[in-house]
Amino acid sequence: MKKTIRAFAPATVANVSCGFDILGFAIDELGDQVEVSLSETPGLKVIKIEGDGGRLPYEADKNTCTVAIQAMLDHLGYTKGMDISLYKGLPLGSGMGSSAASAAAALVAANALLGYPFDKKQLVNFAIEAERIACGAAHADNVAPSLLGGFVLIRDYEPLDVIKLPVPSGLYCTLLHPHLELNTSDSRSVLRKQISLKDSTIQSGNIAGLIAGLFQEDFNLISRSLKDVIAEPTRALLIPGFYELREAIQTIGALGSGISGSGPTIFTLSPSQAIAKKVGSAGKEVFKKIGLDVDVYISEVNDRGAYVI
Ligand SMILES: Nc1ncnc2c1ncn2[C@@H]1O[C@H](COP(=O)(O)OP(=O)(O)O)[C@@H](O)[C@H]1O
Ligand SMILES: N[C@@H](CCOP(=O)(O)O)C(=O)O
Repeated sequence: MKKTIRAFAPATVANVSCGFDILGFAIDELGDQVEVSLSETPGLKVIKIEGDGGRLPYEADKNTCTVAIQAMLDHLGYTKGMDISLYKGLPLGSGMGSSAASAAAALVAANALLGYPFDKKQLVNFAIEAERIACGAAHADNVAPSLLGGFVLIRDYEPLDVIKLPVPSGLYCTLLHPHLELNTSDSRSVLRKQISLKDSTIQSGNIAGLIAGLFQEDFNLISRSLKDVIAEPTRALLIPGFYELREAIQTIGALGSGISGSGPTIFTLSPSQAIAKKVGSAGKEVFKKIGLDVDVYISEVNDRGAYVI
């Protein structure tokens, strides 16, 4: 009998303003599903992709599902074959960790199929290889929260040091996804290669403040810390409506907003569901005025991460 395992992995918000490449959190419900089964034929084969409009690669060395599983199998020295089916729930180039969700779901399914040789934290090592082929940089701030759930800090990359952080209760996120596509590799190419000592000090203060705010469940401190002087100043120029949205929600009571990953999705954190919904309505108006369709998602922080269905 052919054993098949299916897994789900959620969308993620990477960077969270001040944590460029080192912080991310997971979202409820939105995500990708991947089915993996053992095959008699050696090698990894993508046999089906649904929900991508025919745009994603079937080649095993290009799809993030297979690249991630291959990295895991290489580590194990396992040479048998697997067939992979991908059910895309996430839009491409949206800033919601689409390439990462595929890799995370694929790894969780394949790991279960092999009898759990790794825990989810170890799987991050394989998942970043998929991000390397997706955008040219092996960043972990989407794959780690997609696998583990919650807020996740990447304290270091060499070796990877991944730390799960607490999620304050009552925290809600609003995602506004304008119908534009931004490739992560393109949004990385606009980044300044050097930052000033002053900006480094400001960014360090804010990331430390944000993490302290999560531990202390201090919404005011979280709000003061949601600032990005490194990526946002150049990337925001690629996102129509970014500053207009910030202005429109100033008096609603949200904690702060920023670019989700490399954009164009904009995330806002709020201290209640009611405020998160108001942000969604205000955002719809902003994008209507500039003539862009927008999808709105409201979610608590997903503390579970990827799982076998
Ligand atoms: N399973 C996959 N899901 C999404 N993108 C994939 C996948 N496999 C390969 N890719 C490639 O990764 C690139 C998209 O990655 P990226 O720009 O990081 O998007 P996102 O921000 O949505 O994760 C595209 O070139 C796409 O073809
Ligand atoms: N830290 C990365 C995050 C990219 O996120 P994505 O969801 O846009 O792929 C970056 O800022 O480049």
